[in-house]
Amino acid sequence: MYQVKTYNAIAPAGLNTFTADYTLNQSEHPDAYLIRSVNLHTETLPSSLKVIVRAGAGVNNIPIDQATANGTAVFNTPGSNANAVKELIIGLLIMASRNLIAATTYSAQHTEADISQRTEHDKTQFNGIELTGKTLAVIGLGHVGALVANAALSLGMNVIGYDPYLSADAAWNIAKQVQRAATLPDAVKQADFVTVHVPKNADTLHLINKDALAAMPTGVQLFNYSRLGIVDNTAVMNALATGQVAHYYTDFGEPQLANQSAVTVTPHIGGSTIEAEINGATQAARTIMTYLETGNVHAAINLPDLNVPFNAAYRFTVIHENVPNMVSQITAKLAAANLNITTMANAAKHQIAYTIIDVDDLQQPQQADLIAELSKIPAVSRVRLLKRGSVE
Ligand SMILES: NC(=O)c1ccc[n+]([C@@H]2O[C@H](COP(=O)([O-])OP(=O)(O)OC[C@H]3O[C@@H](n4cnc5c(N)ncnc54)[C@H](O)[C@@H]3O)[C@@H](O)[C@H]2O)c1
Ligand SMILES: O=C(O)[C@H](O)COP(=O)(O)O
Repeated sequence: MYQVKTYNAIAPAGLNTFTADYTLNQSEHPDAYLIRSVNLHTETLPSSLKVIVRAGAGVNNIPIDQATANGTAVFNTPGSNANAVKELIIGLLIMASRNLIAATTYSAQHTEADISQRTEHDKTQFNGIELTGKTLAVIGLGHVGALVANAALSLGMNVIGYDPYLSADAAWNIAKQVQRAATLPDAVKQADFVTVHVPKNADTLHLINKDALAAMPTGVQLFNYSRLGIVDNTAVMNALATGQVAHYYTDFGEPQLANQSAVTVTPHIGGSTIEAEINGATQAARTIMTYLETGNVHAAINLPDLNVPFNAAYRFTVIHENVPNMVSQITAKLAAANLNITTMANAAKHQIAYTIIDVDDLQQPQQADLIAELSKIPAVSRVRLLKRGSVE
C-alpha cells in the first residue's frame, strides 16, 4: 500500500483517481505529498517521502534543495489552472476599463427614490474605455501568459509578449500576432495594461521594480497574478502616488496594499475554480501513481526526464549527483550480485542524475542487501526497488 499525505483543500474528484493501492492521510511515513500552497519550507521532509506533487503551478512553497538532497522528486501540474487565471485576468481587464468597482459602489450607495434620474446625470463619471485597440504587455508566456495573450488578441487588443526563456513547446501555443519584445522595457513602453505571469524565483524577485514601472507609460494599469514579491509593492505605491500607475490589481495582499482606492486585491483566487481544482488534483494523483509505480519521470522540477517501458520483473531507480563514475559503481554492485541488466537508462539535469536499471532474476533474499549496497555509494540520495505490477 502506498501512503499519500495531502495538504490544503484537494478536490475529492481528483483524489478518487487513486487506485485501491493508495491510502490517504493515514501514515506517519508517507510515500507522497499532494499539496497546493502550503509552505513546506518550515518542514523537515520525512525520509519515507519519495515524491511531492504540487496541484497547481507555483513551486516556491517547496524546499526543492532539501527535497533533492532527500531523494524526493518534485512535480507540479503544468497548465492545470491556467484557464482559470486567464478568465480572471480577462474579467479584471474589463473591470478596469469600465470602472466597474466605482460604478457598482455608486449604485450600492444610492438607494433614494429618484435614483433613476440621478443615475442619468451621474453616470458620466463612470465612462469607460474599450479594450479593442489598447495595448497589453504580457510578461511570461508560459501556460497562463499564452492563454492571456491569445484571449486579449481575440478582444482586439495589441499584445506584446516578453519571455526570454520561452520553451519551444510553449512557443507553439502563442498566436503569431503576439509581438515579441527583446527586453522588459521594450515590452511595457507602450502598454495600457501590463500583466505578469512568471514563476517566483531569485531572478524574478522585484522583476517589476521602480525602473520597470518608470518604463511604462503614465496611467498604466498593472496586474500581478503570479506571486507576492515579483512586483515591488513599495515601488508600486510610490508610482500610484505620482499617477505613473493608475491602478494595481493583485491576487496577493499585504498590509501596505490594504484599503487603497487604486489597489484591488483578490484573495489568491486565480486558480480557484471547480474545474481547475479537479484538473490539478487529478493530474497530481496520476503523476504520483506513475512515479511511485514505474519510476518514470516527465517534467519534474528537480529530476531529468526518463521514460523507460517497465517490461522486466524488477526495476532499480537511483537518484544521485551528476558526477563521474556513478553508473559504473551502480552496475558493479549488480554485477557483484550476479545480476543481468535487461535495460539501463541514465539522464542528468543540472547537478542531479537519475538511473533506471531493469533486471529479471532477482531473488527475494538479495533485495534488501542490494538496496543497502547501492545506497552506500557516495552521492546516491535515493534507491528504490520496484516490482512490476505490485506496490513497493
Ligand atoms: N494567482 C494564482 O492563483 C495563480 C495560478 C496559476 C499560476 N500562478 C503563478 O503564475 C506563475 C506562472 O504560471 P504558469 O502556469 O504560466 O507557469 P509556466 O511555467 O507555464 O510559465 C512561466 C513562464 O515565465 C517565463 N519566465 C521565467 N522567468 C521570466 C522572466 N524573468 N521574464 C519573463 N518571463 C519569464 C518562463 O519562461 C515561462 O514561459 C506560476 O509560477 C505561479 O506562481 C498563480
Ligand atoms: O501556483 C498556483 O497554481 C496558484 O497560485 C494556485 O494556488 P492554490 O492551488 O493554492 O490556489
